[in-house]
Amino acid sequence: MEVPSSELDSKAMILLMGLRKGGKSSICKVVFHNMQPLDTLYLESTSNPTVEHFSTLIDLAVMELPGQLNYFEPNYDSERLFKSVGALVYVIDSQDEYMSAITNLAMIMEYAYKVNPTINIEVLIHKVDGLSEEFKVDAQRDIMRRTGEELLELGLDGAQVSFYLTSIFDHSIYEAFSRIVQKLIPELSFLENMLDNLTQHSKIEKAFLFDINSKIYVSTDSNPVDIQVYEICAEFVDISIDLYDLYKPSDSNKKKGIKGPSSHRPQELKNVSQLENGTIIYLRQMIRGLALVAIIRPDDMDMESCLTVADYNVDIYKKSLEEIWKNSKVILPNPNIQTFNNQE
Ligand SMILES: Nc1nc2c(ncn2[C@@H]2O[C@H](COP(=O)(O)OP(=O)(O)OP(=O)(O)O)[C@@H](O)[C@H]2O)c(=O)[nH]1
Repeated sequence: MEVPSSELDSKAMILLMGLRKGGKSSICKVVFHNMQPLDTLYLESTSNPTVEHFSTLIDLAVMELPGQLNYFEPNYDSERLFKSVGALVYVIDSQDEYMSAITNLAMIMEYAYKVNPTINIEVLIHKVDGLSEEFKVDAQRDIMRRTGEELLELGLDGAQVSFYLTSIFDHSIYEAFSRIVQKLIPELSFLENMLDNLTQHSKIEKAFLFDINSKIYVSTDSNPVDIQVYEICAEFVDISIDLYDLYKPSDSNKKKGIKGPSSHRPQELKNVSQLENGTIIYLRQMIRGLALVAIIRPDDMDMESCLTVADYNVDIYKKSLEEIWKNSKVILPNPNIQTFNNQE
């Protein structure tokens, strides 16, 4: 089976692997195509490698390899494939017997490290929605221990592996993919510093740079991530887009030259709201299909002054992003994937 060479030349390739029915296609559909989790029940088994292009701060290609393929048969160009990969994401079904998956993972890792020692190995302990809190922790501990043992046997005990507990039924899959994608962005520490700078000068408690379409965050400030705050911010992205779409001037109005209130609306997506606890949630569209979402705590400052300061500092932040990325090209994604890039 041939993998097109144009796919392999991509700098940031994520390879999604795992045994059959582990949840690979579901993850792709939910994260990159906004499919409702319950609709994944009807997905058919994948029989050929599939690639999704995904343009955000960097250009990504996510390749799903079907569980039943033997990548090590002579006519499969595994060496070229693994050499071009930035992250290998291995999906383990936590609701199933997972020992064979761990053996398969160790075998793939042995090969992957040989041809590409810089590859990031990311393991999703998936479908944890079906496990109790206690069992989740036990399963994680057990999978980590058994993987360690397998790797030790293969002489790979120094290998770095990251584990994530995930499910498509909550935000854990987005949070895991956010961390995986961030490792592939060379400018990450620079981006984090910029957000730290912004938060320190704008009464911002937490800030995320979101990819609007997938709700993966490509950067955040150095304060720890609280998953609940992430969820609120991700939901605010959805609400803001729904509102934006609702008040978009219709094509027929545009043709007729009718000017409603919405025709004065600036192109840039912006939304501000106050939460029950008095904090402000603030969203502004940035470059390349990204949006900054921040939680602002006004303390003793009045809301209006707080927002004026935030607007001013976010303007500077946006200009800096534009400056850094002005020379990087956006590779046009798959036409089936809707992007927000053309709003700018
Ligand atoms: N409970 C639960 N079920 C899930 C989750 N993710 C996927 N599934 C279900 O797992 C089943 C298999 O998912 P697929 O995405 O087809 O698995 P796959 O790894 O792509 O399978 P192949 O294409 O055969 O390699 C589907 O019925 C999904 O609905 C999850 O997070 N939780």
